[in-house]
Order: sequence, then structure tokens, then C-alpha cells
Amino acid sequence: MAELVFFTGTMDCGKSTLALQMDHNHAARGRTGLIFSQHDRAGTNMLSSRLGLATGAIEVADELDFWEVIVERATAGQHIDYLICDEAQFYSSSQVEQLARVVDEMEIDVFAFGITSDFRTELFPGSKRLVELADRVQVLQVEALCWCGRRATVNARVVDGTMVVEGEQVVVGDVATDEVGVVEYEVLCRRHYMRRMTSHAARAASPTPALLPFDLDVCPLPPRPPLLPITQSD
Ligand SMILES: Nc1ncnc2c1ncn2[C@@H]1O[C@H](COP(=O)(O)OP(=O)(O)O)[C@@H](O)[C@H]1O
Ligand SMILES: Cc1cn([C@H]2C[C@H](O)[C@@H](COP(=O)(O)O)O2)c(=O)[nH]c1=O
Repeated sequence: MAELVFFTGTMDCGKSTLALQMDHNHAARGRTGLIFSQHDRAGTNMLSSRLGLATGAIEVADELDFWEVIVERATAGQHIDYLICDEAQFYSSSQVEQLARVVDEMEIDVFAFGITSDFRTELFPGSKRLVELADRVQVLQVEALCWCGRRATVNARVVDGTMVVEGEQVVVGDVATDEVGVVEYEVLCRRHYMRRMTSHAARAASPTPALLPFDLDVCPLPPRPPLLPITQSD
């Protein structure tokens, strides 16, 4: 039975890499898929991973209707087994509903990949609908880490070096624009997100951030090196 699966996590936890791997594995077994993405950092009509792999993709424009795309292809005689849908957080609620319909009425697997929440820790519309409708929500196993070593669970936005909590929901990372300055993202644990403590801020506050008094519980001192075996000298 076909499934709608939402693979999610923070930025930089390997979602696009997994999307490419899943496409590879399914295609290797003779299944036919279509790849979709939106606002990929490599440009339009692309799905790219930070590991260097990339492939062509259908850009999910605001007006794209997944149901119509699939019906059109099927009418033209194309058989489709699965869809890979990257950056799915950016899709609209209606587009996610179209994906669910494709699964239920056309028996096509849909594998969607995206971050759960934005730089304010609020759900993206596409992710919200996917959490509501998916048959399975799978959190990626590779954990992105905060600078303190804890598991990162939130995506912080840094504009011109300073963490911000207000602004447009969608700003593609690592690009310079006249309106908002240089926008970067950093994954953080919740504690350091709440304290607005990015790695840059932590370094500025103390050259050894792990020794900040309020971080001693979170960032224990590095483990001691193992004791050397005692060797007897003659
Ligand atoms: N030089 C590298 N060597 C090994 N792994 C890397 C390297 N650069 C990035 N990665 C891995 O790639 C992951 C990011 O992959 P990507 O699929 O682009 O993430 P996402 O789509 O979730 O943002 C990182 O979490 C890291 O595990
Ligand atoms: C937190 C957050 C992220 N974005 C953008 C930044 C990136 O272009 C994508 C996430 O891509 P990744 O492959 O998971 O790294 O989302 C945004 O527009 N708004 C945000 O709040």
C-alpha cells in the first residue's frame, strides 16, 4: 500500500542526502519516480545535498498542483511509482493535501523531506500539514549538534552576525540581499536558542564558551585522557 512519509529534522541533518539516496535505491529496483523541490540553495529545478550530490528537479511553484501534474503524466502514458519532495516545509497546505490524494487514489508513494520549524520555532505550513496527514513522520537519525555538543533541535537565523527572531518566514540561506543583509542559519539546542547564544556570541562572551558559569551543567569539561598503563622500569 502506498504511503505518505515525512522525513524531518533540523537544517543540516542530511534530509536532501537521504532524498537522493531514496531516489537512487528505488530507481535501482526499476521503479520510476519524479523529483520535486523548492528554493534549493543550488538554484531552481535542483535538489542538492551539502555532500556534493545534486540532481534535476521539478520546481514547486506556488500554483503547482501535484494532482494535475500526475494526472497529466499518467494520461500521457507515464507510469509513476513514487515522488521525492524536498524542501516540503515551503509547500502550501493544499499542495500537501494534493500529495495525500496522490497516495490514496493513485497508489503512488510520496517521500517528503523538510525542516519542521522556522527560525522563530514555529511550524512551516507545509510541515504542519505533513505532520497532520502523513502515514509516518520519521525524524532523521543523524543528529545535528549545537556548538555546546547537545543535540540541536532548532534552527536559528543570523543576520549580519546577529541572531534574529523577527522577519520573513522564508529566506533561503547563505545569500546576500540588499533588503535583509547576509542571512545565515545555525542549528542550536533549545537552551542556547532561548539565550540567543550562537557560537559567535558564545565565543565573544568567553574565549572558552564551555567554561561560562551558566553552561557548566550543559557543557561539562572535556573528559580526561585515559590513564596510561604503568610500565615497570628495570
Ligand atoms: N565534508 C563533509 N563530510 C562528511 N559529511 C558531511 C560533510 N559536509 C556535510 N556533511 C553531512 O551532510 C549533512 C548535511 O546534508 P544535507 O543533505 O545537505 O542536509 P539537509 O538537507 O538536512 O540540510 C551534514 O549533517 C553532515 O552529516
Ligand atoms: C529556519 C529557516 C530556514 N529557511 C530556509 C533556509 C534553507 O534554504 C531551507 C532549509 O534547507 P535545508 O536543506 O534543510 O538546510 O529553509 C527559511 O526560509 N526560514 C527559516 O526560518
